[in-house]
Amino acid sequence: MKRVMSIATSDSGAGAGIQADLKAFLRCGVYGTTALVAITAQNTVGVRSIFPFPPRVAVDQIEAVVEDIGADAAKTGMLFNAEIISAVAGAVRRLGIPNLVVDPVMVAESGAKLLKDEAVATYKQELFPLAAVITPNINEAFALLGAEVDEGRVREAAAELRSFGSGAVIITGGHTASGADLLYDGERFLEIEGPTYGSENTHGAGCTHSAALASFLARGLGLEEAARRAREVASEAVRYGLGEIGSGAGPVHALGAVLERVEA
Ligand SMILES: Nc1ncnc2c1ncn2[C@@H]1O[C@H](COP(=O)(O)OP(=O)(O)OP(=O)(O)O)[C@@H](O)[C@H]1O
Ligand SMILES: Cc1ncc(CO)c(N)n1
Repeated sequence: MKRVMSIATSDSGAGAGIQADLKAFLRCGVYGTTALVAITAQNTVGVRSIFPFPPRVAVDQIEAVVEDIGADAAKTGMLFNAEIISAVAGAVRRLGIPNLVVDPVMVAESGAKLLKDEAVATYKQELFPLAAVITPNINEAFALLGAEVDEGRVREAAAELRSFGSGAVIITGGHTASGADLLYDGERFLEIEGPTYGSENTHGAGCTHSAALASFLARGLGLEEAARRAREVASEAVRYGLGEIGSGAGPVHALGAVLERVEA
């Protein structure tokens, strides 16, 4: 069984973050491990508080897991501050973790800020160069570039983001008119299309997507096929999103379709 690590933050409501990643790993048939860098007190309505751990806590977990269990891929989620990003980058580089997917989480579905402003530069300088692929949504893509969101310039944004050194860029389409994810690998632009569901229950869609992408890369798929499969897993999780859980945007349900088949 392939092993994939989530380096990310806890969401107490379990819709996003580390908890979403573990569900996505299970859905994608890989063994998921975790390095927790911070804790949020969070539900479907909002984020009450954020408690980051000292960077060494993240590094210790990454080392402990890699030295014994190993990692065929990893994804990063909410890393919160520059010190944590830098420490994670150091550990990933030192340990030679392959197939790194960086999801540069900045803002929660509920609007809460999940990244300190000064940490953007550290992402670009230290973590993006180690990534096989980075997966900002459209708002994060333009925020990383210090620009206003402009759907007409999404290809330019992808190309500019790739210049920081990642192998590829996927700008996810959950908040765009087309709903397609845009993949740029340095040679060509590819629109990853699929159904768009009217569901409000999208809390954790981005986490599910990046965790699925890392899983499919670990399983040996090429980037294009992994990106297609990751969109399928994320959009299926939105389709089965759990409106009855909490009073805000409900959590996605990565195992919804699978359980329906089992129960049938
Ligand atoms: N309504 C939807 N229908 C189908 N697929 C969706 C929908 N919303 C998001 N997705 C898919 O889910 C994945 C994550 O996209 P999105 O742009 O929403 O990420 P995000 O904003 O980082 O997510 P989050 O809500 O966790 O912050 C993408 O593959 C996207 O195409
Ligand atoms: C812990 C955590 N990670 C990521 C997101 C982005 O959805 C969130 N809301 N919470």
